[in-house]
Amino acid sequence: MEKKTPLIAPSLLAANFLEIGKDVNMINNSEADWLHLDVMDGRFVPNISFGLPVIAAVTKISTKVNDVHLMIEEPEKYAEAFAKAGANILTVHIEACRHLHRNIQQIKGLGMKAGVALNPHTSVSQLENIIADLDLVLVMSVNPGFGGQHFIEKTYEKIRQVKALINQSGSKALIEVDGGVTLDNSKAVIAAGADVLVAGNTVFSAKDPVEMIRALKHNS
Ligand SMILES: O=C(CO)[C@@H](O)[C@H](O)COP(=O)(O)O
Ligand SMILES: [Fe+2]
Repeated sequence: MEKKTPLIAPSLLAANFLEIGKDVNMINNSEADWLHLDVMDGRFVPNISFGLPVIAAVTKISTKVNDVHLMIEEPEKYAEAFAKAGANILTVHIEACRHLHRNIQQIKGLGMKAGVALNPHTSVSQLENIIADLDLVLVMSVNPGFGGQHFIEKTYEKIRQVKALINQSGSKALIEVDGGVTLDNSKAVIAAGADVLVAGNTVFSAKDPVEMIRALKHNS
């Protein structure tokens, strides 16, 4: 089978927040492609992470693509502020958007790539009328809100469904898989159709995070 090299997006949520600059530099000096930044508002998800000032500081030193995953209600209120804070990709949750098409146009109009995230219970068919406009589909493989959870097995089928929709619509969207990705399941996630792997705990709890990023990238 053809070897596919995925893009790797370490999630800063699992970093040591007392030494956040050190961890960003570790990612800068690794084979990671994107830096995944999880924003939680305590409303859309039952947790609060970090917000605009932290992202503005981190993107000043990040040399990777800054991939911001918004787990917030009313993302349209903050899209411009995230663009100014240095987001290169802005992903909103379909479950949080009443006017998704408008939200996507807004993100692109601000000069960012636009992504849509699906919670585990959300069906892929909901993307049918928006897929052609997307740069990224983020498939949640855990319920959003926390790092360190177990990968939901049904996600493999969901990735295949998203891939089929992309192929049939002629969309150029990439598929990013987020939650519980490990060295053990990453091969199967890629084989199902993922282009980008988010990894939080797998990277930051590794003895050698740089080596773990390399291993995830070349494991397919
Ligand atoms: O969006 C989220 C969680 O809601 C993720 O990006 C996690 O931060 C991934 O962490 P791990 O599951 O890889 O530890
Ligand atoms: Fe995320």
